[in-house]
Amino acid sequence: MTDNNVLLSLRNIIKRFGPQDVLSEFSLDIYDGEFFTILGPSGCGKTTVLRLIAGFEDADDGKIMLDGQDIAGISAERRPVNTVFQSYALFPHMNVADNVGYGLRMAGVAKADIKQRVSEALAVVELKGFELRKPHQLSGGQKQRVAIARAIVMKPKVLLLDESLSALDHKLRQQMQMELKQIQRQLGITFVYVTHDQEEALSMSDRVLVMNHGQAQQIGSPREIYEAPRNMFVASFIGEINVFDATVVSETAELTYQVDINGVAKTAHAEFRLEPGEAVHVLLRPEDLRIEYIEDQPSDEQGFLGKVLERSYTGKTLDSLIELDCGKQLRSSEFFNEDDPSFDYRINQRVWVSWIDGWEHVVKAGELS
Ligand SMILES: Nc1ncnc2c1ncn2[C@@H]1O[C@H](COP(=O)(O)OP(=O)(O)OP(=O)(O)O)[C@@H](O)[C@H]1O
Repeated sequence: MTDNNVLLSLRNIIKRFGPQDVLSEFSLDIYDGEFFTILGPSGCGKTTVLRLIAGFEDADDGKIMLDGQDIAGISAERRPVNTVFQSYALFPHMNVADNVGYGLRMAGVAKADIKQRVSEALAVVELKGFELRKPHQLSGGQKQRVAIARAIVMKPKVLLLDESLSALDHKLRQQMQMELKQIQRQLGITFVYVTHDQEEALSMSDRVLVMNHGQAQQIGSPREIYEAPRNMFVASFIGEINVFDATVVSETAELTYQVDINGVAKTAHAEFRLEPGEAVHVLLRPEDLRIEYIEDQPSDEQGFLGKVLERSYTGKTLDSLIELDCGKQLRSSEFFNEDDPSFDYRINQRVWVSWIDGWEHVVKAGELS
């Protein structure tokens, strides 16, 4: 990513479909050269944002600026923006080279230049030698690469990708995620990627926008989104999370509070001021819980006794469903170490659950979106 120059700016966008306000006062800045992902559940408005940028839809109000220029009056085909669709949308009767060169031919580029640029684009997506194949002679992953080559050959300022990998199987998808990221770095083009897959968003992006009901919930690096979700929607949409309902007892240091979780006193660090008596959620990722295989509560620690209800081995981790004695269920994920004598696989094994101070994340209760 280059320094933070805003390339694309959406300002107070309003978009209605009939009576439905899909986007209301929606604003967003995307930086030059970044891999930006729009993540959210089905129907939240992700594709609408992409289609507005592409010029396939017009906003009812608001402005879209590209490189400082208002692009409202510029038609889709004249915007320096290309889209890679989930369906690939290749021309079935044209070979790979003709598919990739189509946009250049339409733009009246000279034949020799087309040949050269098609060849360069196919090299980027590692499809040299496939020029004469027809789409039906390609695998899903290869079709996807042709679709990407066809977009990057136009040298757009922004490449829009709409769920572009979702038709691929899991393994190929992971491989293409890596490749997309490499292509983006190599070309330095700004990518705006739309997905409802949180793993994909975290693994590829420089920054992620989490959306719900047409509203931005949080924008940040994958790490910020995962480790410091701003509200309960982001916390629960991104990965698994354990939620403890807690009440603030007192402030023990600057923005550090003693909270009460079901009669257990814990320390919680917040990024905002809290008042005694206030209700909060204390959030812990499954991998941040500390699980000890003991029968009794250690005298020097505040935590929770419980038992293991379910186990699943993922190859990397041993994941457990734990039921605390108070009835609350938690998910934990431990790196697997067969040699650890305290490690116990048994269902119903008694456990002591705690966490290291500071690994928790606090959000205000009631902030569901
Ligand atoms: N052309 C249209 N006419 C009427 N309603 C539409 C139209 N396009 C989208 N919508 C509605 O706007 C809302 C947002 O749709 P959008 O396609 O942007 O969501 P999305 O987040 O991309 O969803 P998905 O992940 O399912 O593709 C949805 O409620 C959808 O039904």
